[in-house]
This record gives sequence, structure tokens and C-alpha cells, in this order.
Amino acid sequence: MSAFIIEGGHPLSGTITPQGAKNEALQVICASLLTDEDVRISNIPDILDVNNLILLLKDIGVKVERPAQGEYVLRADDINLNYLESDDFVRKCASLRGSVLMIGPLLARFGKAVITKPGGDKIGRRRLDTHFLGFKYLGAEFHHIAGRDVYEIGAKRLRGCYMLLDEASVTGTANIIMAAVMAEGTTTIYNAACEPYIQQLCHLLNRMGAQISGIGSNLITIVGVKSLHGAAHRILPDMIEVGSFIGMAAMAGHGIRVKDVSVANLGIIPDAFRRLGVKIDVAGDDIIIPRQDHYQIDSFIDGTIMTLADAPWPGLTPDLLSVLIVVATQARGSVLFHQKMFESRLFFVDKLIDMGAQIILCDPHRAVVVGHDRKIRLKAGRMASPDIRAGIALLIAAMSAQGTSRIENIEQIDRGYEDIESRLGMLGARIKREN
Ligand SMILES: CC(=O)N[C@H]1[C@@H](OP(=O)(O)OP(=O)(O)OC[C@H]2O[C@@H](n3ccc(=O)[nH]c3=O)[C@H](O)[C@@H]2O)O[C@H](CO)[C@@H](O)[C@@H]1O
Ligand SMILES: C=C(OP(=O)(O)O)C(=O)O
Repeated sequence: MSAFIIEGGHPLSGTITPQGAKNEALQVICASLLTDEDVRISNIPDILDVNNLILLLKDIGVKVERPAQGEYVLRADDINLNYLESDDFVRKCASLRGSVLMIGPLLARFGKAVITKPGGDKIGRRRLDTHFLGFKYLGAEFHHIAGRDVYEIGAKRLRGCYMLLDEASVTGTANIIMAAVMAEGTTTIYNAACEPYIQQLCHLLNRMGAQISGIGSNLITIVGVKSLHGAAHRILPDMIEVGSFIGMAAMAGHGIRVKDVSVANLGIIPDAFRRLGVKIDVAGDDIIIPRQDHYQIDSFIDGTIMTLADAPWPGLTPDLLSVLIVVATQARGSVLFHQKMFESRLFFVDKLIDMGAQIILCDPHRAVVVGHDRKIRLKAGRMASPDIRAGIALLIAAMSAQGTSRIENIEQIDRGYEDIESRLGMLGARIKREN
């Protein structure tokens, strides 16, 4: 296990550019399985989860070229379906959540896929019912393979239909869309997730010859086509990384510009930070977070205490609540965080409490933060990163703290943040990696 050693208290300033979006990358990379022609994708982040998914695609026979940094050409013209039966495949899927996104395209193109319990963050139950239900609506059948923790999914022919999803699952919606693009007839998905990740996937699929409408809404209509062809695609900036940088700038920044963020695709994210009193200026497609000696948490119009809660898009993404919690620890005022979607994502606040933050963990889903208004600084700590977003939140806390902190299990951070110690180092952070 690797660790970061962070010397806190160094002011950060300058300009930083976000990487391409992890969650979009996982989807569009898997979309390349839908055609035997070249799919060229640029702005692919160089992070563990994405690199492991590309390796897994190589294992099943996808030809991979990397003409430039962040740019890949993927050609799935000779897929080895036998590899899906191997223990090696199952083992690799089990450590990578993005692997679940291969099922829809494999089912659409080859009528066959294997589903195993995929990896990802340990942030509570991560059920796959929505994926299963969607595939079943389209006519797929599931068989549990005795002795192995996997299901085989098969479908001689997928048939379009109307479906109302049980919840707006992000990877579930992406998977069902990819399964439906070559189904016979029309598929209508209601209660579809509509994150920019999904919108981007749909735009790529349409460029590949699919007929998808309703993009950006929770009602998606897909008219099945016979086959798809190659296309090119550029991944959007990672909105979760942009949010992480806003949080970092509020806590430890002396003026930070985040460049080329695609403001139009950030949704409610900047406003969530503004609710905590963080000042954010927009300049073209950049955002600027000036130094702020104090920031004051809003209250609701009726004077009641501010609540920030996650919700399916265009609501507040659950992936930024951990960062928002850290920011609140130095605000003036109090705020209730309600993490509705995941069950175990708030437990990391124990570490912030050890560092001197005033937080009441009410139950696994709710925490109240009483801000210090910078009168008391967080003190350095020794901790392990339980998941990717708690990891970055702890890193931000450590950069703003007094003294030298140590964060272990930083592989969790590496899953989603490209070369983070060097990039933050350019802004003045002192972070050393220990392998
Ligand atoms: C690789 C990837 O893209 N991962 C993202 C994806 O995971 P993933 O697609 O796995 O997450 P889902 O959208 O399926 O669900 C996440 C959690 O939210 C719950 N839920 C979901 C929808 C809903 O309307 N109500 C509800 O309670 C689910 O039961 C589950 O506990 O979406 C999550 C939710 O934005 C993000 O945290 C993950 O970063
Ligand atoms: C929860 C996340 O990732 P994953 O779905 O890959 O575990 C995340 O990106 O915050």
C-alpha cells in the first residue's frame, strides 16, 4: 500500500486543468465493443480504473493504439468470447466497477455476456438490479453458474420495449442504452439517469449510427439499427475533479483558476459550494476561486439550517459530498449533510473529527458540521483513505492542516485522480508519495 505524506499549511495558487471524466471514460471505452471499426477517444484520463479497463478490453481481443497522450484508438474486430469463461476474467472484473459496462455492448453485439460482482468503492451496497431488469425487459435470460459467483446472460435477439427503471442508476442506464442500440424495434427508457456522462455516451453512439433521442432527459428513446460504425469522441472535463479543486481552493487557496471546466456541464455543483459561502467567479469556460479569509454558510429563506443532500442528476452528485463536508469544517455557520444514496460514505468523518473538525455523525446517512470560521485550524493526522472521494477530501484537509499528515491506501485516490501530487505540487502543495 502506498501513502502520501503531506506538509500542510502551504498556500496554493495558480492555474490547474481538470483531467477527462473517469465515469464518462469507462462508458465510452466500453462503447467501442459495439463495432468492429475504429473508435477514437481523446482526453482519456491516465488513472488506475481507466487503465485497468483498457487492459481488460485488450485481454478480450480489442486492439488498442495510443497515438498521443490521452488519446486511444480501439478496434473490437476480433473478440475472444471464450475469455469471458475464464477465472482470470472474473477475477479482474471483481476488482473494477467499470467492467460492468462491458455487459450491454457484448450482449448487443454477440448475444452473450458474463456478469460478476464488480469492484469499485466500498461505500455501501452496490446492487445491479437495474442492469438485470433492463436486460430482462429486452429479452435476455440469466443463468447462475454453480460453483462460480457469476451469471451468464444470453439473448438470441434483443427486442425493444418500454421500460420504467426502478431507479435512475448511472451505469445501469448506460448499460441498457448500449444493449438497446441494435435491438429490434424501439426501446423507451423512463426514469433514465441523465448525467453528462450518459449524455456524452449517447452523442458518441449517435455518431456511430445509433438513433437515440431524449438525450439529457429521463425519457430516452432508442430506435434500433442493424449495426454501428466507427467514430471519434472527446471526453468532457471531470466535473468531480473540478468540484474537488473548488473545495481545495476554498480551504487552502490564495487564488486558483480552474481552466476549461465546461461550465455548462457542471450543473448545480458550483451552487452547492456557493451555498457554503465559497466565492466562485466564471470567466469564459474557466472558474476562478479567489482567496477567501471567511466564507459564510447560507440558511434557507425561512431561516432554517442549510441542508445539502445528494440526488440523481440534475441534483447534487453524491461524489462531491465528502469534499463539501471538508469545506464546511472551516466555514462560518452550520450545515446538515444528507447522503441519501450510499450507506457507508460518511464514516470517514471520524478522521476529520480526529483532526479537530466539529462534526456530529447523526447516523450513517447524515452529518452536521459546525464550521470553525478559520479560528481553529485542523491539525495533521494519520489516516487511510477508505474510498476515492473520502481520499481526496482527506488530502484537502491535510493540505490545509497544521503539521505533516500521512494518508495510506492512496490507491483509492489513484483510481480517479491523475498524477495528483505533481499537479497539486505545481500550485504549491507539498505532497510526497511513499511506495
Ligand atoms: C463508474 C460510475 O459511473 N460510478 C458512478 C455511478 O455508480 P453506479 O452506476 O454504480 O451507481 P447507481 O447510480 O447505480 O447507484 C448509486 C447508489 O445510489 C442509489 N440510488 C440511485 C439512483 C436513485 O434514483 N436513487 C438511489 O438511491 C443506488 O441504490 C445506489 O446505492 O453513479 C453513482 C451515483 O451517482 C456515482 O457515485 C458513481 O461514481
Ligand atoms: C463511487 C465512485 O466510483 P465507482 O463507482 O467506480 O466506485 C466515484 O467515482 O466516486
